[in-house]
Amino acid sequence: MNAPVSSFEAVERVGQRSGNGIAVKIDHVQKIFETRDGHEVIALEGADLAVSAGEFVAVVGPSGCGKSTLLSMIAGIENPTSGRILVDNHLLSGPNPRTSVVFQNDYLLPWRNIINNVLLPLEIKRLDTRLYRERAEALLTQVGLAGFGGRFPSELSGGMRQRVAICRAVIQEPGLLLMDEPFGALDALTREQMIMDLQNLWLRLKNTVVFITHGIDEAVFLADRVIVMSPRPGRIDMQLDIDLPRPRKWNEIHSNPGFTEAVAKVRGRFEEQGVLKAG
Ligand SMILES: Nc1ncnc2c1ncn2[C@@H]1O[C@H](COP(=O)(O)OP(=O)(O)OP(=O)(O)O)[C@@H](O)[C@H]1O
Repeated sequence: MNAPVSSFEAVERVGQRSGNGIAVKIDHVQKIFETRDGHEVIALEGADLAVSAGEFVAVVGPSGCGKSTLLSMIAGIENPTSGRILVDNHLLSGPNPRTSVVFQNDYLLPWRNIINNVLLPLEIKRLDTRLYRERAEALLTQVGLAGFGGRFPSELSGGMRQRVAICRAVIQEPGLLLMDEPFGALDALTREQMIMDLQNLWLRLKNTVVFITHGIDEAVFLADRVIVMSPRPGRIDMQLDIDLPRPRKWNEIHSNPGFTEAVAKVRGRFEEQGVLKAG
């Protein structure tokens, strides 16, 4: 259990578990930014990764190693400088309608009530939102926001607003959900509840998730596989299968030897990288 594995071994194993194909393929991707004063910043260098359909992958890495850049490229917002990204076997040339993104900021529209914020992506696609109201309300109920549909973002706490942003991202049941530190701005108690809510939502949706976080415990708790990146220029440095049974319980997981062993392995890798101090 929890042995470091190569990208393609890991995909094969998860594929065997789920019987699914590859949802995201990152093939020798490099990303170079040019700064305003004309310098080049190599954000990512030769990144290779494959994510199986229905797999929950968490990416951890030191600040500035290119995690958000990687996610933006999978979302089709940024283009790789070299290499290829395929989503559902199609080479990306822009944002994919089957992909949703959740950021650290909720980006709710303050003038729309909660239910109309959740329904926004459907309205943009000119779908009849009346047909989706029930689904939107069910989602809000699932994340503990039953009865809040008529409120406005300014009346909600940060954690509640982030729950709304997640409901908005999954209302169309996206094949691929990309999450960039969605709980980074939340207090510890809210974060804990959100982690559990996300797990429960995902167990129902079973879509592909790429989840970026600074929290090693959060990554190991949620993921089927944890990807550890190297300091910039970011590369995929280590991958760890997390074979813990689900549903996982936050208040019990910390005494599970498989969990503590996986957390220690990721921490150990950061110590070897010099990102964390040992002890
Ligand atoms: N638009 C841009 N122009 C120039 N440099 C950029 C741009 N976007 C990102 N970078 C640089 O690329 C590197 C990777 O940035 P990125 O935001 O992907 O890192 P990260 O791992 O998500 O960091 P953090 O964990 O701190 O959020 C950084 O050195 C950053 O300064």
